[in-house]
Amino acid sequence: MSNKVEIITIDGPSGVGKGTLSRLLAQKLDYALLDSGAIYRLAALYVLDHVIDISHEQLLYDELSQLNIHFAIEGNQTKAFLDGMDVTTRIRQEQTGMMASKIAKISIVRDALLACQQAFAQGVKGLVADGRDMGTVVFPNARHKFFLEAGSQIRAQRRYDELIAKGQKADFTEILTQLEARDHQDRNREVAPLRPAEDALIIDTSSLDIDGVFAKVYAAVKLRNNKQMTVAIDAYYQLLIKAIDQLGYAPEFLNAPQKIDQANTRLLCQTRSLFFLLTYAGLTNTQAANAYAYKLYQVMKSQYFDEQSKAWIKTQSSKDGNDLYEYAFVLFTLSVLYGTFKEHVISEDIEHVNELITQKFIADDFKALKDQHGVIGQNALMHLFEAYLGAYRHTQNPIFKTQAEALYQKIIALFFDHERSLMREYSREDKSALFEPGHSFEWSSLIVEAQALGVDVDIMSDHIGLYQAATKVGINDCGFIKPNLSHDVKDMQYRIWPMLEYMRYLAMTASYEHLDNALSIFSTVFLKHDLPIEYVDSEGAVGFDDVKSTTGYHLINCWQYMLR
Ligand SMILES: Nc1ncnc2c1ncn2[C@@H]1O[C@H](COP(=O)(O)OP(=O)(O)O)[C@@H](O)[C@H]1O
Ligand SMILES: Nc1ccn([C@@H]2O[C@H](COP(=O)(O)OP(=O)(O)O)[C@@H](O)[C@H]2O)c(=O)n1
Repeated sequence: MSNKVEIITIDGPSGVGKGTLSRLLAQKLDYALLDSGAIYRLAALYVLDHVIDISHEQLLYDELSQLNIHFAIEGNQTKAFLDGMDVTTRIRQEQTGMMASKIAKISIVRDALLACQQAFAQGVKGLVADGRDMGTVVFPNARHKFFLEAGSQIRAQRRYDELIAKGQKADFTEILTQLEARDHQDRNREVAPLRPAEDALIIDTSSLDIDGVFAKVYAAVKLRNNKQMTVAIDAYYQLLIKAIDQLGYAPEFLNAPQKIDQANTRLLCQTRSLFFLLTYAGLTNTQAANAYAYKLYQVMKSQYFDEQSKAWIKTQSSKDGNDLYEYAFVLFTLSVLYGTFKEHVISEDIEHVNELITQKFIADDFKALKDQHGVIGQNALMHLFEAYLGAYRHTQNPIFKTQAEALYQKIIALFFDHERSLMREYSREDKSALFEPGHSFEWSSLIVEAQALGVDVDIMSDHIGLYQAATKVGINDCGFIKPNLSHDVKDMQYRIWPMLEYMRYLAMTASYEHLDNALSIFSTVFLKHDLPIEYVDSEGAVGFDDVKSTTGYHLINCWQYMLR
């Protein structure tokens, strides 16, 4: 994971708080600051002062690419200079802002000012870049990208208050009209329009004060720089590819690859490792990880698909082809694989496994999943729901949305305990191990994800209620997630995955305070020699320090949301 100049981009519309936040961050981190708006404003002032015909593109380019500007910090103010003249006040006038927005539409102007902006990242340890296209165009490889949002009324009010506080005259309606006009111009222009970068964290500042926005962004930056998690994931990756090189498949235990032979190694190890590799490749730009993923895809097909029975088998020794949990992960992983490789053959595999799932499990209303008392377990269905969401996300095929919505209705009817606001493990109350808090956290994340995809999860759209209920009963005094709510606390073994699922939800919902706590417990207790270990006892002593290849799925899934 790279450690070049650390660039933080802050984009968003006028008056949203970019400048304020950028200054605070640059101060706190002792980074350089780029106020790109000021550069556009200086260019605009130059155009206004020299009465340049902005329709004359070559002239504009020649003049603006040689703009003589500099900034100087005086007290707590940054002064802007054009041709040696202090123009700090003049560039802030609204007519300069409007001209800035006008010339900012012209592609050649943006080209002329690009090098000047990028130069701010030279010779510094870090840079906070404030603007409209910092994350999308000027610094597309920036490590941290943020996009601030707030309604135009709120932003106009902030500007109004600012002017009044300075003792200046202000007309709210006029400010609002100008701000909305500039918004429209910035969002709808053809070149570098104002929009969030795909990998930007979008923060709605409407109901946050300056401290609140700063706390959120600063926590996100700190999180992404969390060395322990980064090191653990890199170490895990190295161990996984070493095992694949050695054996040709992903074994059950990465630190003891020979412990279980190939015939008894689960398909699940292949699918989950494949997901780990693809996600790792996406987050770190490691092409080799994609190549390993593709290799595992071929292993899966040649060794875990039985041509005769047309079934995905759980292990080669058992030949069990009726495990929905395994099927769900095949569908899920193939979808992510399709997202990376976009190959027709993968989409055919997706269609095929989806068809198999429908025939084998859904057509007879999950009869294959019922035990002798007619009881169904929740876990496999949750992962099928997750797989449908993944398939919908990566293939955009609406059939997966429809399937996800139908399955969701079914799951809620079978497993959701309305009184306790928790997900039950079994479709009937009288089974032991009624609740596993880890699954309720996993569900909370899936609901957030479904909502983001526009999948209708109306019946229990309250992921917060579910999360809160699980938090209340599911975490012990040391901050570990209880494996279930039915056993004596003394005998409990605390697994790593519920902790990762808990942290994933906290990351998804930007609950950084809780996440900070959980992450420090996690790093102290569940990482040993930089690797994730399986479980600890109630005192936090290591119970089982093997490194499982199935854990990589939870690990990287959690980490990818921490990076968002
Ligand atoms: N979260 C916030 N809550 C309330 N006021 C804010 C917030 N962020 C910024 N402000 C105020 O709003 C005004 C505009 O902020 P500024 O940083 O100049 O926005 P931008 O650079 O995005 O145009 C300033 O007066 C600033 O103090
Ligand atoms: N990176 C940037 C920064 C500003 N601009 C333009 O320059 C204008 C003034 O930018 P600014 O950041 O000073 O504006 P405010 O948000 O402070 O009002 C914006 O309205 C944009 O049209 C841009 O196009 N790209």
